Amino acid sequence: MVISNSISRNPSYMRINCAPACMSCDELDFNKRCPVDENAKNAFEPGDVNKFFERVTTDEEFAKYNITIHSRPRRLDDDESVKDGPWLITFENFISNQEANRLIELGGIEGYKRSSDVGAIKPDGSYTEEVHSTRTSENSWCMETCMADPVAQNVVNRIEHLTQIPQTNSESLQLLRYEEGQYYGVHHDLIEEQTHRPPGVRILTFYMYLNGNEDESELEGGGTSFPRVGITVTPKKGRAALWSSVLNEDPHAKDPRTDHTALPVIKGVKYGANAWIHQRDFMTPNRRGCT
Ligand SMILES: O=C(O)CCC(=O)C(=O)O
Ligand SMILES: [Fe+2]
Repeated sequence: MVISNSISRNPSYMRINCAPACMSCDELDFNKRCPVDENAKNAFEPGDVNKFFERVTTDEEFAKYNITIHSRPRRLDDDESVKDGPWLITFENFISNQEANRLIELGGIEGYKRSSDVGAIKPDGSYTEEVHSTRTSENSWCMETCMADPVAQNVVNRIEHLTQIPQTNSESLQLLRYEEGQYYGVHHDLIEEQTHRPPGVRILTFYMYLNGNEDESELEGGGTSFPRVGITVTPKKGRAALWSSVLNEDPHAKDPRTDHTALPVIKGVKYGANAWIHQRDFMTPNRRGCT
């Protein structure tokens, strides 16, 4: 099984890799460079995962997204037929067709490259990027130029408004492209090494489908399947899936039930976008190679 997927490209490459020349050798020691602020606020404290999903799924404002609850924890007053599970919900028309098309275009402008996974930890605390046969898609990151686009900005603002978690807790949008036969094997989005790093772990995945099985792209296959939950979300343009990577009782710890896989594309090309949301600010420490 793959450890987890790659994290946002690290803009501090020069500071770390050219440390002797730049006279910034202190920068090489991860613990000196990247202290964890013990007073920084966590997005989720114990009990907050459930509170978060209860709010999102009952807020009148979000009824326009026709939210489907595919899985949730069992409540005391539930009847026998309700299965206990992690939170996994979907939204319809979270992004418009025009926005989806523009995000696909922005991925092309940034440049799609073969996806990699987080590998070994290097002495400076950064990770090697490893290409695995378990992840054959391509992706690009929506960095500065892409984020200056009003469409990318609006989408990120909308996610922030819905989650009420600052957008600085999120990695740059990752734009994905899968050709026929491409897939991403069973994995989990949480990266355990990040538990004691400044941004903390990924707590939520907000995954957006930029095309789907029912539109002009004639995509077949490419669903996102959660084998432990027994649910497959089918790609539909504008649809978004949201799940928790952490436990309600301990939101720094992995909830293994949200393992998932991107099933192979049978026909056409699949496009999607990931927003990975962390416990604390991600953007600032990422600029210093501290994520
Ligand atoms: O493409 C998908 O359906 C899911 C992708 C995914 O799980 C990931 O990129 O971490
Ligand atoms: Fe994933």
